[in-house]
Amino acid sequence: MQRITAETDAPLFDIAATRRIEHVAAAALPPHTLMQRAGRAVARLAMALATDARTVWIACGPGNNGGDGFEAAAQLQRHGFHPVVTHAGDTERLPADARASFERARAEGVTFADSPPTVCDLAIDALLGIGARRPPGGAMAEWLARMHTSAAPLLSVDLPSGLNADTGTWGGPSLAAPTDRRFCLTLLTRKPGLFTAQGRDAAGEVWFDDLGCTAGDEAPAARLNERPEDRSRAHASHKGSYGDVAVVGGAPGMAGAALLAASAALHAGAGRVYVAPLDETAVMLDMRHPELMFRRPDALEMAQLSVVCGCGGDDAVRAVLPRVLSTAGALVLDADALNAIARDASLQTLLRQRAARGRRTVLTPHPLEAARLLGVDTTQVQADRLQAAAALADRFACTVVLKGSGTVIASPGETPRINFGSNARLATAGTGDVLAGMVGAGLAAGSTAHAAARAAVWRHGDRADRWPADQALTAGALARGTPVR
Ligand SMILES: NC(=O)C1=CN([C@@H]2O[C@H](COP(=O)(O)OP(=O)(O)OC[C@H]3O[C@@H](n4cnc5c(N)ncnc54)[C@H](OP(=O)(O)O)[C@@H]3O)[C@@H](O)[C@H]2O)[C@@H](O)CC1
Ligand SMILES: Nc1ncnc2c1ncn2[C@@H]1O[C@H](COP(=O)(O)OP(=O)(O)O)[C@@H](O)[C@H]1O
Ligand SMILES: [K+]
Repeated sequence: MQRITAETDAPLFDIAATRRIEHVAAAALPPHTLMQRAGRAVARLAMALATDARTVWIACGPGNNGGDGFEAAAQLQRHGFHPVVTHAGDTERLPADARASFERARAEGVTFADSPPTVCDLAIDALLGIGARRPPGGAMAEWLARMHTSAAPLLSVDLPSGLNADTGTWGGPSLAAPTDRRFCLTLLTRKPGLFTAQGRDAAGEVWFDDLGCTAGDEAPAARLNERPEDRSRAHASHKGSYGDVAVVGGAPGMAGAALLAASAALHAGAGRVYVAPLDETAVMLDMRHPELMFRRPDALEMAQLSVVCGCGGDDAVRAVLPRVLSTAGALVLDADALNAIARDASLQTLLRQRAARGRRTVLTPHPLEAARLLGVDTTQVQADRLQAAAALADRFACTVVLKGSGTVIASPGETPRINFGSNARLATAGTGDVLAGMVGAGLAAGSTAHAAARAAVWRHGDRADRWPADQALTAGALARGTPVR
């Protein structure tokens, strides 16, 4: 059994692949083996999470997820706990494995009740797993609401009932309560929906047990984004070895966005960083960052540069985009640059042509920017973040970083990544500009677009995760990588 953290490098399998893996594994084992292993794993984690627990409420559903719950109940009873099972479903219609586990729970003397115990020390959600086909209703919905708001810790079996294992969309009760009492033990495979969209909030801390099975040669739908390699520097290197970044942005009234991206690129190790403001009246100096060099956009030798374009670009960015798209050696497109491209087919053509010329490009849209580029609405993007990121990567033949909880990194021909580390303290203005600058530094150092995006997203999230709880996380401090001013 393994706890998932930002350090975990692991494949994620969707429901269809998980079914195939389960089928192959079950065929090679005596009947009921997998469910017994699943129940034992659930009971083991339950006992570890709530060592002093006595009463454990286990809500079981009509399918094999419920079967895991019955099996866990039998195990807990055997270990001297007091499990109380409520069952949403008809015991006569249980699938064979779940039926066998139901009988084992009964034989162990587990208490079955029509309604949940008034108090419990731990709740276990074994209502629905990968067979969920619609949002839970009736007693299931009532019990889920109770489990998610109760003071007792909640352990979800395989996935939180109501969560779509493929997409992370949530059909369960409000998730307003804090997540630090939520746990999930996912079985056989790790599912992408646990790590993006509402998945992180619904699941809380995620544990994984492979039930002694392997995934064989199934292709994963995605992988968790793992820690990038340390950037050691050869002694015999110089600033030219780490490349030049130019930030093109900062229209009137929005200078800060460009400076944030530039500061982030500088602190991420770029050799030289230029700022090209889209405001003719801009002051060509940043006293806090005297390392930055200021140029007019038309004075930049684009082909030699990793250009970060769009941060605070407003409408002014439209005018520079044809030249940026045609000539930038490597390119990060963010914010208003993405909005301008979404509105203009000729810019979209220039963007697509970059790949054919071997030019590296990364788009860093948040869900609304992604929706504009795809010509859909934000709800449709959020309904399947992996699919939306992959569709954009294919459409524009470049790397796409779809931001938000569980940031997705997709590139043509690569397995998409979902970033685990990071948290909602990043939900503050300017942190996206910081990310764009960090990606720019990676491109300048010579990384592929996919690798630069993955590394920057990981480090950006890691900074947020390590940020001291008593220090404000602002974009400016995030760019410098330290809360100390
Ligand atoms: N078999 C094995 O060896 C192993 C299985 N494993 C475990 O099995 C789980 C998958 O089991 P599963 O396929 O039976 O699906 P499951 O998630 O229990 O739900 C299906 C049932 O729910 C019903 N239903 C669906 N939506 C509903 C709703 N909203 N409200 C109410 N009912 C709803 C649906 O009915 P229907 O939609 O057909 O009306 C059907 O009756 C997996 O996640 C893992 O925990 C592991 O232990 C590994 C070994
Ligand atoms: N709830 C969240 N959990 C994790 N990361 C988040 C969350 N909210 C925002 N972020 C991250 O913060 C950054 C915000 O970027 P963006 O929306 O472009 O903001 P801005 O335009 O103000 O810079 C992105 O990297 C995004 O992934
Ligand atoms: K469940």
